[in-house]
Amino acid sequence: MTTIAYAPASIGNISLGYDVLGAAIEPVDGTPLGDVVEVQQAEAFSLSVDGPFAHKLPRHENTNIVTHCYEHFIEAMVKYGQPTHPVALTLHKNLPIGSGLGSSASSIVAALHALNIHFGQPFTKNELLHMMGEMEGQISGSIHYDNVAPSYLGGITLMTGQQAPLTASLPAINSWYWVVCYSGITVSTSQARDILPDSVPLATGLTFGRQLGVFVHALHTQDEALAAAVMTDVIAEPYRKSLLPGFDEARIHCLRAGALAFGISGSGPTVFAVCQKLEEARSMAAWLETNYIQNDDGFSHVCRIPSKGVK
Ligand SMILES: Nc1ncnc2c1ncn2[C@@H]1O[C@H](COP(=O)(O)OP(=O)(O)OP(=O)(O)O)[C@@H](O)[C@H]1O
Ligand SMILES: N[C@@H](CCO)C(=O)O
Repeated sequence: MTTIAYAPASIGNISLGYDVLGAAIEPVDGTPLGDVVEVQQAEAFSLSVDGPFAHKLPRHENTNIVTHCYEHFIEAMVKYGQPTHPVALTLHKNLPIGSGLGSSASSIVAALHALNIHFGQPFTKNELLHMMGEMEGQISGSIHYDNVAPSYLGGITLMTGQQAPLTASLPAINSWYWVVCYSGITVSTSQARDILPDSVPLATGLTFGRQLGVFVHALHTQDEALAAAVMTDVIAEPYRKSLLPGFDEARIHCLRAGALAFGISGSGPTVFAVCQKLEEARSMAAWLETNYIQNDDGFSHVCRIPSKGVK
């Protein structure tokens, strides 16, 4: 029997919640925007990789995070005295690497979820999320859950900083459209983290805390204007936008064209714009496709936030 898992792309940070806030995304036209992992019982472990971005991954299976997920999962099974067997894994790599769409997170979530189902669900959601965070930390240099959590659980997730529950789900504003545009260049998450300062001025910390608190309140009261008003990035964007050709022009255009908010998705280069109307979102996606994309790998999509994550 084959177990197949699809894990959606995600927007880390959502501008105002560096490392603590993330949202799953799903194109409105039904295009799959997420990685898929298949698991089958086998005589020996193997990993095969295909899909539009497979060629961008290191060749050897030992360097793929999906292999590390398998090793980590089996170690945990052995630790808890659970029976194991080798598996054949297939990764369909649909998300570009270093895109800001939570590409490694999507592979990690699809792999660990599929393995958990295949082995009869030995781990709880919270236990699996811990594993997902550790795997993400191996790649980006420090543990952050703002891509793995929404990709796994769906919706908008806030990291609690507690062991359990690791995350809290926030109500989304369901009428919003989220335009995402990947420019086609690669930005390494660990490098985009390294360029940030070790500390921020007190005033910046106060703005960060106020915005995050107000945003959570606005989502709970469904106050769209208030939620959008605090979606600005005082932590990462001032440093990271220099890595993103055309970022300022794209922001100016989208805000003039009616976007409620505009920012960097995760560590970039993908940008996102929040719109109230589908037609507005479609024309913004078309403008970004013409003006923000740098090469043939780029794309844009009009998305919603799905209430469910991995499936
Ligand atoms: N299955 C995988 N998916 C994505 N990256 C992988 C995978 N396996 C190994 N890697 C490696 O992990 C690194 C991922 O880099 P990085 O964290 O910058 O990208 P990302 O996870 O795609 O970022 P983002 O969250 O911005 O989409 C690359 O060096 C890539 O080769
Ligand atoms: N919170 C992470 C997301 C990476 O996609 C960062 O901004 O580095």
